[in-house]
Amino acid sequence: MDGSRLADLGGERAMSAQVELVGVEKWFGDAQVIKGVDLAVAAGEFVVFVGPSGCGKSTLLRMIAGLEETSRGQILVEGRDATAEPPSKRGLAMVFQSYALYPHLSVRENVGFPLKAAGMSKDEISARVDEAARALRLTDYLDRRPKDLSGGQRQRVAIGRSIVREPVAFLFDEPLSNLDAALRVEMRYEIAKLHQQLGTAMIYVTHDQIEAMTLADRIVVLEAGRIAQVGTPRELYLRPRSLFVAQFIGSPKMNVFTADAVPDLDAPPGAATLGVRPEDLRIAPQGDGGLSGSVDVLEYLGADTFVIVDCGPAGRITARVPGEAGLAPGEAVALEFDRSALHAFDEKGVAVDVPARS
Ligand SMILES: Nc1ncnc2c1ncn2[C@@H]1O[C@H](COP(=O)(O)OP(=O)(O)OP(=O)(O)O)[C@@H](O)[C@H]1O
Repeated sequence: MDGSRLADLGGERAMSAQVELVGVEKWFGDAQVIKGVDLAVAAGEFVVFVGPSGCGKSTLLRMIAGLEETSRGQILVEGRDATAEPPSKRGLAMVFQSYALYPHLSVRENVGFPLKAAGMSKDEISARVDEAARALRLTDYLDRRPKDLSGGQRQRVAIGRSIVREPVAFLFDEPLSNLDAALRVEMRYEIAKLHQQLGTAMIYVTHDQIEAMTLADRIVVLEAGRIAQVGTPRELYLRPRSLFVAQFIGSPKMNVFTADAVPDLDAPPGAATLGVRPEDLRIAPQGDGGLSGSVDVLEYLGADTFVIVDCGPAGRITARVPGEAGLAPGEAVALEFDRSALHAFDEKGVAVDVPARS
């Protein structure tokens, strides 16, 4: 899906929205954890919620699912006010990080369970289960019990159980966080393929930068119960609107330093903090001006190396350089970058434009 076209819908009520949040708030007693969220998820769109621990990602997803009551505002599903509907009436399918499979049932029975519970005919159940199994490459495992499956296969069974209900949208709450690193990569691919095949809207909560960047049509960055920024991964990476988003999106994090720490950088008017991403820095012999310091630590990763440089008043700055850096701790270096790579933020952390040097 063309992310920029979706972004153009902005805050407008898109008629094709599968799920829409209007002024949604959540209070737990006196504590307000969701502070007025507006968001329209379009048909077929993959939206990922990210944000620091405790910012309200899971609560917001559970409110959409109907597992948490909405204190104020509305949740619309296909244009219908679903705010007061129980989870089973919303037509949404939630996939949890724990698989919640029935151990005594086969894969076929597990996947078909919600359809049986809904009173569907055996033939129809069988057809839908076979179709879901094909999409998830589970056909050869239909007669096994969950205990005889790998973690990734169990996760696929859990997803299969959601697919057969043909939901309006899938809701995923950190579905891969129980899996080891290699399996996460494999399942990330599976979920991306599934989204391509089904074209169903997906709302996905994760801590994982790579999952967010690779899966999302749009990323929603939450900060203390509010949306800090919504945009395509590219927009958030290249044009973060705040220091918070700039430092949250990207790994290793964007380097930031106070504008007065490097006087000859010619900071834009109103800039209190400057930022440069690690891959935008080049290492040069120490000369005059720019960021200079001494190599503190080298982190060799194979394809590239993170060079952590102690830059005095500008603090510790990380540069990401291809291959081996060919440097040693203690070496004096300068860090160069193009002015177009510079980000700037005012005292409140709001992004300000960086004009080209005159
Ligand atoms: N049932 C509850 N009663 C009271 N407070 C709650 C309840 N559930 C969540 N909270 C609080 O609401 C806030 C948001 O929690 P939530 O689990 O949505 O955050 P999160 O962004 O998903 O965090 P994490 O990334 O750690 O899972 C937290 O401060 C949490 O302590």
